[in-house]
Amino acid sequence: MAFEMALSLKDVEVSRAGRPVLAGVSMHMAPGSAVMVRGTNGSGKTSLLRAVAGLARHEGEIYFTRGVQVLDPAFMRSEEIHLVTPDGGHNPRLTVEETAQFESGFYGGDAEDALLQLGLVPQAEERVGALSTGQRRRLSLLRLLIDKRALWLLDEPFSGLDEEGRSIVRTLIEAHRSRGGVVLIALHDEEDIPGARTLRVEAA
Ligand SMILES: Nc1ncnc2c1ncn2[C@@H]1O[C@H](COP(=O)(O)OP(=O)(O)OP(=O)(O)O)[C@@H](O)[C@H]1O
Repeated sequence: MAFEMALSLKDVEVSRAGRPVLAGVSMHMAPGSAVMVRGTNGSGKTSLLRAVAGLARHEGEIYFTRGVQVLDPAFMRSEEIHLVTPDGGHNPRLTVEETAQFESGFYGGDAEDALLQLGLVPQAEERVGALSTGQRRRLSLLRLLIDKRALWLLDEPFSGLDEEGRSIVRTLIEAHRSRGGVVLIALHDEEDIPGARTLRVEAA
């Protein structure tokens, strides 16, 4: 399966709690492209990802296309976008295995294979609340593996990960791009995604 969706932003301004936090963002992301959103703490990287996901108010245009067809943003946000945040948002009382089964029940996909790819098989019986930061971070990537969506919004995907974990993230991004997927990544300056463009944001 190859994705063909593209993402475009035109003069986007994002607000949090009624206050503009960044402004004047324009870019186009073709199928298979990746962009690293860089900027200082509080410059609006997370806010931009949330605006694309429909979770933060914005002015200007955020639109999704397939060729010349403009796609319904509500459809894209419910069916074709994954927003992955550092905490993952999982139930701390479930085990890793139960979490994987729950997510694959919801999204479909092969939970066992996903745990294997994330290196989480040894933790399968552990409760999410008892995982280390890096293990929880790996678990947050689960939905990328079990539900193939066109557009990934990754908020600091390397935070808390060891070198093996970072390598898993890079491999997932590369594989997604080779399927035509689009990846928008909030990232700090010391981290890098080979072949990705940079979008630098500044607080409004
Ligand atoms: N839930 C919120 N309610 C109100 N203001 C918020 C909220 N979340 C973020 N902000 C404000 O929006 C601005 C941008 O925050 P954001 O989290 O997008 O920055 P960031 O670039 O991702 O920062 P960091 O590098 O620290 O993660 C900050 O001034 C912050 O105080």
